[in-house]
Amino acid sequence: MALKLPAAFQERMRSLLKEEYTDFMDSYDRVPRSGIRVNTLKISTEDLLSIAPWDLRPIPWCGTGFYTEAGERPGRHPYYHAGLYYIQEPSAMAPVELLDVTPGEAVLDLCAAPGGKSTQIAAKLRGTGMLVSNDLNADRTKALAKNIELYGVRNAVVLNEHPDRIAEKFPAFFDKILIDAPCSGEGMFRKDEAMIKEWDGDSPLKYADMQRGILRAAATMLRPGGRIVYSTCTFSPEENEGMIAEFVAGHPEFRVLPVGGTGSFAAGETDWLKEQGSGFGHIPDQVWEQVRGTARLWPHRIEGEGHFLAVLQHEVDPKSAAAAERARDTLLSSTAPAESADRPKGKERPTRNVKPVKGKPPKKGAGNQGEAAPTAAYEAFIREHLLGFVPGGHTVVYGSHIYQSPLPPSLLDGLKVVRPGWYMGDAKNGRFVPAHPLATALHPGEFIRVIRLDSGSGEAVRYLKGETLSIPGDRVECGGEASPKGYALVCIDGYSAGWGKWQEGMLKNEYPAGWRWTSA
Ligand SMILES: C[S@@+](CC[C@H](N)C(=O)[O-])C[C@H]1O[C@@H](n2cnc3c(N)ncnc32)[C@H](O)[C@@H]1O
Repeated sequence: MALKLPAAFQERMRSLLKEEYTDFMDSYDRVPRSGIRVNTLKISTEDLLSIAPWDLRPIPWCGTGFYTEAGERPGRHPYYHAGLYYIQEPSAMAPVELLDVTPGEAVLDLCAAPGGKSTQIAAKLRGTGMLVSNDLNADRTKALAKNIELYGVRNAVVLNEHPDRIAEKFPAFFDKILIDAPCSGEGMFRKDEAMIKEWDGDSPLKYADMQRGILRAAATMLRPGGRIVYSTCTFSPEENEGMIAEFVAGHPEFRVLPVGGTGSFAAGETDWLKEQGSGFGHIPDQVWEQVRGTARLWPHRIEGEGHFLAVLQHEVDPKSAAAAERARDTLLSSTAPAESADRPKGKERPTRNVKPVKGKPPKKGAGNQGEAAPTAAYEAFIREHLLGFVPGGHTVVYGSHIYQSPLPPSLLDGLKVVRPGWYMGDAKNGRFVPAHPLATALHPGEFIRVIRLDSGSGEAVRYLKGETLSIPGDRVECGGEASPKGYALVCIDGYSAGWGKWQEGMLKNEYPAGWRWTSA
């Protein structure tokens, strides 16, 4: 085995896995599997399968997930830049499948960066309801915001907050909450050797402390009858079964939905903790019994890295469900303006295209019923360029930036907001300049001017590299009476990739510098 695993880790795994230990260790000699997950916000699974130039084999636990073979490089294809799929480790696709998200729900992804699972949740919401994606690490929220934008998500808010601070604003609010917890990362050793260096014998208990706090905050934000999925990419029982046992023992209103012990998912391991004297206080036998229903994805049993999953279902008490429903309606109908939605306080300057929100939030009393007054130029652009729909939600203006938010701005008051919603563009000197995320979330039938590039022609890559293209006027598809001159939605094989500005046979490239295709 080429990997140098810490002796203390090997010892723990030997005592956990017993007769399976050798098989487990052999898995370190196998190459980790890679996968892609289809972004059904932009393309159906069937359509992607019909155009993808790779051998794609289904991942058993995710209907939109596919294994890719070694040597295939889906990140180096124009389709990647059109947001048609997310490159994701196969086991990492499992938690959202168990969250059971349905359109219209309010979903919180508490530890979301860089956004693999958030984009998966967004696809399941199909542009309805709302997604709040949060991460405590300011730097990592840049990648999170970029992924939300690349994958054409219209209904997400991106926060950079401590879960306790979000909990103050959103009591009993979310239908579903994902906790993809920070963890000691033991399940990623094969894929990412850097995780090995960060591990020491104290890691499991150190992370267990963080996980405890995150779970506690999540429980207060869940609506009665809602569901929390807790996942880690580590093997240590202290961060997995122990954490769930302790949580359920202290929250009898939750029940562990049994998902382990069938198909690809092995049952939760409770004996090890019991033998070691769990360290989690008194856990009743019936709780340990439930915890057996959590799931482990073992790399020696499946094609994927090590993961743990627990589905925590809140048992409904009809009275509190009705009260929570009323409380949420009240919160959502609040239209008072945000007064102090702070910028993230990360030290690093934001990258050019993934900026924390800037400028002053709207003043009290501005606009309709206290909401931000949308600029006239923005409204005119929407009216004149979008076909067949008007973006929904609350129009939120921060400085020159205009967003459509699924939440009233007052609910974000005082939180560190990276994106209050779908970034539509900037109002500057009476003009409106559409932002890149407006383009990536549009379908060709939704914009008045469309230019189609063929992924195989070379033009698509030249566009993605930022080059100006020569495009004759008869290739500009115009809706209604529109002239070909002006902003055009540039699509690759029919899927939006960004903006261009067409004039007299030339397409001025508006693809953002920070997103460009960089290889030869
Ligand atoms: C396993 S990663 C999340 C991966 C992500 N869910 C995805 O699918 O792309 C865990 C994340 O938790 C964040 N984190 C650490 N402590 C946190 C806390 N107390 N609250 C929220 N996020 C936290 C880390 O910055 C890290 O990005």
